[in-house]
Amino acid sequence: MFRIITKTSRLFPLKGIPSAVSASLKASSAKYPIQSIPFSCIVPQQSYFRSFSSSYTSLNSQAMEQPSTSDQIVLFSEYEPIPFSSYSSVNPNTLKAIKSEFKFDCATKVQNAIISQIPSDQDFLIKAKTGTGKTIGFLISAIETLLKNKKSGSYDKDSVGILIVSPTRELAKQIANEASKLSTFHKFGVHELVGGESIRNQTRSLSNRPKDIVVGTPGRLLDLWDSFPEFGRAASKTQILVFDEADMLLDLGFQKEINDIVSRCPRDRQNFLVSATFSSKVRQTARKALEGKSFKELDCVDPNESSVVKKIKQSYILANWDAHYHLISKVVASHIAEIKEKTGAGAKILIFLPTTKSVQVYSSVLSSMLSKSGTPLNKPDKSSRFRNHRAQYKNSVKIFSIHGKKSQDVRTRTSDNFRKFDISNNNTGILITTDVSARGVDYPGTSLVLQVGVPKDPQQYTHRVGRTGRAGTYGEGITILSEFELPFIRSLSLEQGVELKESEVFNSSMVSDLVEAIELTKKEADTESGETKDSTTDQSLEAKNELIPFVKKHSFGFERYKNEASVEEIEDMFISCIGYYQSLEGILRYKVNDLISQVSRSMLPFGIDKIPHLPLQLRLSLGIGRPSGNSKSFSRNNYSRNNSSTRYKDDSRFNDHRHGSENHSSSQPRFNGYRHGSENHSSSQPRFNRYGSKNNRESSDNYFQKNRSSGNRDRRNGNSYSR
Ligand SMILES: Nc1ncnc2c1ncn2[C@@H]1O[C@H](COP(=O)(O)OP(=O)(O)OP(=O)(O)O)[C@@H](O)[C@H]1O
Repeated sequence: MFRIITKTSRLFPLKGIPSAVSASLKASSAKYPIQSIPFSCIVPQQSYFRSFSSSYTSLNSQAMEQPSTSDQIVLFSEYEPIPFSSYSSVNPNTLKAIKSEFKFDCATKVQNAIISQIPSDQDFLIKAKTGTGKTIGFLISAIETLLKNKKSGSYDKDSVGILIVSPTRELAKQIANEASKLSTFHKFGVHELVGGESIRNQTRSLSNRPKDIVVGTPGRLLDLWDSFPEFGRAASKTQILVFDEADMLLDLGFQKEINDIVSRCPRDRQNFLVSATFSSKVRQTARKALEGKSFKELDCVDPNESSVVKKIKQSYILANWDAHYHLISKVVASHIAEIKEKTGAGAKILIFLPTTKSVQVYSSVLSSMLSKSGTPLNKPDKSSRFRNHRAQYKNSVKIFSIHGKKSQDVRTRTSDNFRKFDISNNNTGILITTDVSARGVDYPGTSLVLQVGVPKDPQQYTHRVGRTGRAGTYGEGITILSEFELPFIRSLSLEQGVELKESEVFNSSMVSDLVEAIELTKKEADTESGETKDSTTDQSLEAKNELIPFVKKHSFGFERYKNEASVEEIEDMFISCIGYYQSLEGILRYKVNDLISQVSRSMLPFGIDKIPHLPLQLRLSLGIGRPSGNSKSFSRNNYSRNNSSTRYKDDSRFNDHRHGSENHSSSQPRFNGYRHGSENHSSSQPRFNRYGSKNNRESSDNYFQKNRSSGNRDRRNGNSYSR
């Protein structure tokens, strides 16, 4: 195994430069005189740094703790104070593009590790922390091989030079964009072959321009391989094959497609496998998938560290689902205030949710809530003199959302708009998304990643949280958990080395104050619309619970959405989330009762106090059915797992999930009954929503079935029916 680590036996602080940085400088001073190192190499480059100048001293501090051993080269941070211009092995046209198009002066640690291997036609497995510049790293190296092959005549113009496979469309587009910029002076043809876009445009482009660099998602690449012979022939002669986010590609979801692509490429190609996370299982699969070839491993992550950069402050908040909307508003508001104080600018925030349905509901709710919070959210400031000018959007919050059910056109536009979103006028952009945005996607300036519910596995946590703290900038990661999700923290520690602690600010006492404030506000609203005004909601309470004004301010927006939302929407969200958590049973080891009890709380704020009918397939996966015995009336606690499949032969339903008020513990829903028994909710009988109207939704089973069958190869970009 190959490992690059920098030597740090003694540190000699240089005057005026933070000690960690000076140590870093010292380490490379033998090779590169200090005078020749631009200051921009010492601190993170580009605009990311502008807003966070106060934080740069901590940039390299983590390296100080590294032990030194004589046979290792120790690196101090994710940044190497080595100017790109000093790499004689990199083609001048590439260096020119790095300078003029990217405006980078110095390599990051992983880039230095990769460039140090040039020239090489070996296969590489590259592992480095999130947001540390792996993309440009592998592109520089692959371009060198391509140029070498061109020179030696082993590359004919009808071949594909570099074929880059990405698990998601957004990432493929981003890589294609970086590849185009990097090849500005090489005049390479760069193609982007992703699903959801016009095949005709893609084939036209392939016919008209050289196929030096092709970036695509597995499904579309294979479709074109089969349906467009010109591309099929060229791709079969691929010189360099790259799997970005290789662990995700090699994970079950894309196994077949990857094997297919590998088997169609020539054996004597160069391979790159790139990711921030690689499990041993994925390493094995990689070897198998790539015909037993051996890889040179460039592992830039210290085995004692996680793949999350240390600068990202991470914590969790324990809260029930019915508190989510106000809690998220509060977290967002606090973060905006903190960033404003630190930088004078607005913030960029990413919120991850488990499923498409939850993204749809949460983005509508939060849009409505935040837009009523006193700031002209998503709306121009009418008092502005510059009504049609950008300045009118000062202090606003704009909500974006992306999920797999949106058309590719909309996804691309949203992604571009969020990337370019200008925070300099104190505006804040919030992207609410499923895992389609979890891997590789770069939204510079994102300062908070908020995960609502745990991700599908500990690796995914690393990738999600890695959307912040990129290129050396400040970042914070907060995960909102409910009690049944707590076991995830242990898995995260064991598998990713991330020790997640409860948030100091949003601790249990703050969350219970918030819950109390929500209840009091609701009570007050009820009494105002009803008979007598309740004396319990007077000003003395506001003095005791300072969150009441905050909750009141945001509740109006919530109520506004609630009045528009359909019961179907909310119930579908619940069902989709249960489907999501079903697949996490191995990690969370929850009791089905606890899962359903907790997730059903997501419907409470909307006044829905009955558990909707769960699709048969989902119930089978959860292992629940009619308890033994002839009783037709079950308590909620009878959601026991069945070991015997025969129990389902009569298609037993959840007959009655009655949950009497006497049973209410704090972890249980407040409402009285999940009365959802055969008397009301058999599939053949009408169901009634909270408005008392008939619920005409198609049966849940059909609903799930339909959505499942609509999946295709490319939709598996982390966004099948539920994501
Ligand atoms: N040498 C450099 N100097 C400054 N910024 C850089 C440098 N190289 C890359 N960057 C910037 O760092 C950010 C992260 O880069 P990139 O997306 O390649 O990270 P990554 O390691 O692939 O992350 P992930 O694991 O999330 O995919 C990008 O905004 C990129 O432009």
